[in-house]
Amino acid sequence: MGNVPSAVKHCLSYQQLLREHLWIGDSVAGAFEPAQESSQPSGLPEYVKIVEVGPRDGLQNEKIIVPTDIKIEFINQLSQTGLPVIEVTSFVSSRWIPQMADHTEVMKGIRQYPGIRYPVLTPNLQGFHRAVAAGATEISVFGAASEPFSKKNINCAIEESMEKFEEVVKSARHMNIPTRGYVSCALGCPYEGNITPQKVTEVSKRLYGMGCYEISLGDTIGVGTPGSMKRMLESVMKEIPPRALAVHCHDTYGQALANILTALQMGINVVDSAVSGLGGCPYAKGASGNVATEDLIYMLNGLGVKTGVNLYKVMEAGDFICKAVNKTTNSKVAQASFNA
Ligand SMILES: CC(C)(COP(=O)([O-])OP(=O)([O-])OC[C@H]1O[C@@H](n2cnc3c(N)ncnc32)[C@H](O)[C@@H]1OP(=O)([O-])[O-])[C@@H](O)C(=O)NCCC(=O)NCCSC(=O)C[C@@](C)(O)CC(=O)[O-]
Repeated sequence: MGNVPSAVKHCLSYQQLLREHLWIGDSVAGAFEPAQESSQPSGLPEYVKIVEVGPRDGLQNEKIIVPTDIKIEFINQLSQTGLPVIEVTSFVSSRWIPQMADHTEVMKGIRQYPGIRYPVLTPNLQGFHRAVAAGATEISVFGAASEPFSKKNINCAIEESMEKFEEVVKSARHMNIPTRGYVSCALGCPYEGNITPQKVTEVSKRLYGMGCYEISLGDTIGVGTPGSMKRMLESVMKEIPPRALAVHCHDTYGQALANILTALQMGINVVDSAVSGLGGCPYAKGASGNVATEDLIYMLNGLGVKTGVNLYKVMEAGDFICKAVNKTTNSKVAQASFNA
């Protein structure tokens, strides 16, 4: 188990307790380890790809600017958990997002492990060229289904953003660099309120059509419910196959896991999450963090859905970054384990 933090050790002994008291263990213990037999309820995918967005989405919203060496150590720890994708940073204006100003140093400083992908955010060609110069081999463009949000977040209308993204995707394709596309405000907007599934579909289709291999549908302010998630996905899935879709759920109203489960039942098998439930968009005031990676893994383990990710190691990385930024974890699983 290596250098296990004391809180996690506590959690391990709690696990022992659970094993000895099967009446508790039946309902709780199994989810710390992946279920052995394929007992998942029908309709769920066998495997879910987790896209860890903690180092980018998580740290972009922190009040303090996390030192570069801490970010590098955090990402290196995440690389040892089995996570297949770790979003590292964003090549945006440091005037807009000072927390990501060290993007080049972080990108160059991390150890890139074979088999793990390390995408970065790029809003325009300037960011794209800087990302490539820093060694990025996968990028994400980030649009929105809301005009006011697009204006506040990237200072341009949706149409203008699509033109910029097209240039980025085209340049990336020439260099064999895959591009992912985000659609923010897929279930609601901090400025506009309700967003129609048709608008989300329109923007997603545009990004998919220009060559984004995967579209991540973001509930940026965490207002969605399983009902609105279902209605939005039903619309988007008429244009884009579920294998090319991901969900990105913030947990402001405590609906994130329920929303993710709904998406999985509808055929989605890529989910974004952030260790310790870090995160939020600086242009979406009041929005809380992402769904915690620990809580997502716990749920998927309990459902018998494979992720290839080691929950204990993710908890160690979460413990590391929470101590570094001096905050309490938002992960219910980590809280329950640490307080056990
Ligand atoms: C998009 C811009 C740059 C437009 O910003 P702008 O001010 O409109 O850009 P501009 O083209 O007029 O240029 C102004 C200055 O920015 C510079 N600039 C221009 N582009 C870049 C770049 N790529 N990297 C570094 N610098 C750049 C450019 O060089 C110039 O510098 P100056 O001459 O004044 O010194 C700005 O609005 C920006 O940086 N926004 C950041 C938005 C952001 O990062 N938001 C958070 C991520 S999105 C999110 O969290 C949601 C998501 C993805 O997680 C999903 C969800 O939950 O919904």
